[in-house]
Amino acid sequence: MKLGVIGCGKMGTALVAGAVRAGALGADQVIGFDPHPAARDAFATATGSLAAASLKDLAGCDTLLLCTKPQQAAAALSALRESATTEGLLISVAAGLTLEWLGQHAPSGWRHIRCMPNTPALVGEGAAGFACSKNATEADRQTAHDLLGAVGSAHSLAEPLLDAVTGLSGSGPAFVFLMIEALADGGVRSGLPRDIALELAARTLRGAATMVLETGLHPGQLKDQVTSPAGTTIAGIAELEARGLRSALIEAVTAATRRSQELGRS
Ligand SMILES: NC(=O)C1=CN([C@@H]2O[C@H](COP(=O)(O)OP(=O)(O)OC[C@H]3O[C@@H](n4cnc5c(N)ncnc54)[C@H](O)[C@@H]3O)[C@@H](O)[C@H]2O)C=CC1
Ligand SMILES: O=C(O)[C@@H]1CCC=N1
Repeated sequence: MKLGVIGCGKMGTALVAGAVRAGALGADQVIGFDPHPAARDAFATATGSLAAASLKDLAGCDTLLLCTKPQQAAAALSALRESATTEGLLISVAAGLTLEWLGQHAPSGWRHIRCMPNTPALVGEGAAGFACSKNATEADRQTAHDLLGAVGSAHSLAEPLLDAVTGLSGSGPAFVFLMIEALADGGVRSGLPRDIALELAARTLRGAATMVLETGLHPGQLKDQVTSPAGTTIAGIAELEARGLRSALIEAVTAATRRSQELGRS
């Protein structure tokens, strides 16, 4: 495979750097294109791959990864229509943009995959979903599965579910970063030095998440194991319930899902 990356920003860089680090892609199999020199330099440094100043330099690629913002994708694909001669596979990470939209804007004859990765792909802890166009082949589906699976988990899904993946695991790292920051603030308020509070908060999130994934126990059971009668944990949980933490998280994922649906219509 020769992979061309259109848009060398945060997500394109995280995905390629993670896949190169995992050994799923050779750095020499990838070439990025971005109009901004700073983005090209950061991509080249993080991935070890070439980053070009012209879309024409991606002409030899059989697979393209569209990593612009959704609002920038129409212009990027219009330029691709003018420069692409051969047919290939276009994998888009753009939130909301549907397979139908990709079919209308990409060069004709191309196969499409809509996917939703997340930035933890950079450290091999990604979580992603993807859906394939009708003309995509089994080999295309495998390509997406291998690329995304090299940097975390990858689920082949019915396309309408990708908006929910966007709301949960696509946007979710930001929700969790907010929680880590707030937990650390709580620790600082209770007297801990900032650096120690931040490390304790991040490790607590990671440790709890690993227990859910590795024990197979329901999160409620794991919560009960921490919660002593008349102890400290139940005092904290009562505050979280009173302040609506569960409801806030449910509404956050629902709002992000709705926004992904809106981006697909605009
Ligand atoms: N940041 C995240 O956590 C996630 C982002 N995504 C999706 O990834 C896509 C990119 O998001 P980010 O990386 O956060 O944005 P970003 O702004 O960091 O990267 C976008 C890059 O595209 C470049 N660009 C703009 N127009 C272009 C064109 N015509 N041709 C080539 N490059 C062009 C920009 O210069 C920029 O470097 C979005 O569609 C977003 O929905 C998906 C999952 C997670
Ligand atoms: O905020 C956004 O629109 C992108 C998509 C998922 C994560 N970041």
